Amino acid sequence: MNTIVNVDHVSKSFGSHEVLKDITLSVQEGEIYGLLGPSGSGKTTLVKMMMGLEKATSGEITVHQTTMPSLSQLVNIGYMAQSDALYTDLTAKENLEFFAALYGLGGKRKKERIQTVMEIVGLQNDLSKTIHQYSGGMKRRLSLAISLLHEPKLLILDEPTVGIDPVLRKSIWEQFQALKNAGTAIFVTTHVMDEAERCDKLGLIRDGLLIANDSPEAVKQSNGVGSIEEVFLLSGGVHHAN
Ligand SMILES: Nc1ncnc2c1ncn2[C@@H]1O[C@H](COP(=O)(O)OP(=O)(O)OP(=O)(O)O)[C@@H](O)[C@H]1O
Repeated sequence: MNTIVNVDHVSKSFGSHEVLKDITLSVQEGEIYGLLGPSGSGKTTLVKMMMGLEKATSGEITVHQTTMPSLSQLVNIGYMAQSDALYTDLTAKENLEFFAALYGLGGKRKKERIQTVMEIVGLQNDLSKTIHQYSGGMKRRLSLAISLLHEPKLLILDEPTVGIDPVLRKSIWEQFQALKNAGTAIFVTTHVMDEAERCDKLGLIRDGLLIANDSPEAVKQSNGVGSIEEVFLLSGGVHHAN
């Protein structure tokens, strides 16, 4: 299998605060990798380093065998940040057209891609609304649509389904499965346990260390518990009474 992202012994400090310690993981073509960890454990920091928006203090991150940060790799990545980067005075269509232009999409293909990605997130009837008229969940969905526009080989999604209702969440995860089956590598941070169960591989961060890096089944087995929720509670320092 093709390695799309390789994180090799990466540490990151902000001043004297070491947020991530010696993290090593990889994401393969056609794989969904889920990153779990308590709030403030460094998930977004790792995502930003993968995108080249933060620099590792030590270690190396490569995307398609290219050391990050690398401008040339950005066209191969679909990125959805935790806060929506949308132009609020513009309509959804204008936002999509702006990002399509950045990715070099034009003409018929641009039109088709805008239609397709808006159908994926269930916003096909809201193209002409300005972002001011969008709810928080609609903004998340539009951000996801934008990250999918250029059919990237790698999707990096920082809590993509926050504020999205369970029905739409299910259909969005079905799309992730379809993208994965088409060979897309997906790296996703989440707090949602049933999403974690759907990943091929799970990473669990605690106190800056990657304490698990395996399939959901193997992570549950090695912790002797029946659900990822229990693994998560254990990783957060919550212990069972027995
Ligand atoms: N630019 C920065 N300067 C200083 N400290 C930072 C900076 N960015 C993040 N941190 C610190 O790094 C730690 C990890 O933050 P990060 O946002 O990566 O956590 P997270 O796991 O994504 O949290 P959440 O689940 O709440 O989004 C926190 O203690 C945060 O305060």
